Amino acid sequence: MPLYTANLAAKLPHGFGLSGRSSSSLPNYAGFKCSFFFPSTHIHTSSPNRTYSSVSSSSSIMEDQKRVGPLVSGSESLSQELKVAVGAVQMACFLCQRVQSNLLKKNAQIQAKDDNSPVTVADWSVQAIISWILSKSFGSKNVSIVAEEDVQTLSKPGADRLLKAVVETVNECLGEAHRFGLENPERTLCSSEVLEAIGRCNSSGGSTGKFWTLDPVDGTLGFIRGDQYAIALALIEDGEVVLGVLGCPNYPMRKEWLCYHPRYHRIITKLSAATSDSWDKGCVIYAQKGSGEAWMQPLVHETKKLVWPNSAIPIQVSTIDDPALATFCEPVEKANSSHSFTAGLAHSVGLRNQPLRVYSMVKYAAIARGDAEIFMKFARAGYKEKIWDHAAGVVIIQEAGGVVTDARGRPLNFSKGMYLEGLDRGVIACAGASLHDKIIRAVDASWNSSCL
Ligand SMILES: Nc1ncnc2c1ncn2[C@@H]1O[C@H](COP(=O)(O)O)[C@@H](OP(=O)(O)O)[C@H]1O
Ligand SMILES: [Mg+2]
Repeated sequence: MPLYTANLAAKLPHGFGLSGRSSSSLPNYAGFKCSFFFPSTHIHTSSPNRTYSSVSSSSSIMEDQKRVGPLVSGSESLSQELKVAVGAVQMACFLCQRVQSNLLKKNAQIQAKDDNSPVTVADWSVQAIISWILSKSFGSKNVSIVAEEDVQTLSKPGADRLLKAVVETVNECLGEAHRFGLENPERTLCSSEVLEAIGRCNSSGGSTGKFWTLDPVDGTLGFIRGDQYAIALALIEDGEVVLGVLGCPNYPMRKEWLCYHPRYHRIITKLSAATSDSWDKGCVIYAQKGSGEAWMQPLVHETKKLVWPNSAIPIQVSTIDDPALATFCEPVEKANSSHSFTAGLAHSVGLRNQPLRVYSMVKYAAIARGDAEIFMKFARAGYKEKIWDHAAGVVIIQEAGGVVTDARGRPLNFSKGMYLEGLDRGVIACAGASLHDKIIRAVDASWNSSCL
């Protein structure tokens, strides 16, 4: 089985990198009580595109709940799901930051999966903690998860050290669950419980009922290079994505911090662990379908607690609709999307800015936040996109005011199992309908002459 090392991986070529408290308790699910806290103050912030209004320091819990967003849209149970999901993703970001800094410092080994893509302790550990939290919060009988990792590699003879590392990472992290509005387990989990939590995520999805979809570490290549990656969790109900949470541990809250060169990013990561002093390094973005709102909150760093709404601010897509002023995002890896085809499209619609090449679903986050206007992905013929690589990003962009379709302009179909079956040519996400229309027409005009 091929192995990557963090340092070797870091030497591979790069694209551009981005570079008086009140408490409220949720019902007790299967003996697991989830508590959330509502603070009485909010951050006042502004962005180049919009100014956020200030909120009185004595606002009531009701007002605080409004600021959280999802609670205003009606479904109490969905709000609980969103809060647990955000807490779980916050905790996963914390886990990934620890593992990433150890990877970069210790020249650690990284496994390769059967398709030769890399996977680390973080992938299995995140899948284990999120599966465990969802099951404990809502009852394992009620939770069905479609996720990227399986337990085979971890269960093989000879994988003892790897499994031990995963179990340790999971327990270290779950031991801090209370900081994320969740309860710690009563005792440490043993290997078989961790394997069970990972293995439970084997649902096949489909068109009816409710299931979660999880990419524990999306953009694993970005992760092992010390660059961008995301934790993506979405809830799908009767084929529709109803809730999405994207944890982006290396995507700062402040836009002016975006342009780290990947190499600089790696150095910073090596030098400084994430602390409360760098609270604005990394964010969690979330939205609930039909709310017309998408939200972003900073990561909860060491020693801090997730206190709702955790300085959440609303985000919106960019208002730019002139292609000459727009920026498009695409995968860093040419193997994952044709850079030459998107360059041709960009030229034909009058895009002038250099593409922003970013690993993972951070591209969806960038569109939702208004940091770029277009995301295009055209995989090679025969590649089947997985639902966990898109679901959370799609609902977040839509609620932030954007449009996401395949290249024929049709909605992505999350009701056919683990793949986005019937996807026509590629994925196109835009800040607005006018840019979207131009790109769709450009794809039609140039598709037959392309080599895709
Ligand atoms: N040949 C291929 N074509 C298109 N996408 C691919 C691919 N191989 C892997 N991917 C997907 O692209 C994701 C990374 O996205 P990006 O290229 O935008 O950074 C991978 O997620 P993982 O890193 O979770 O495996 C994987 O799901
Ligand atoms: Mg992925």
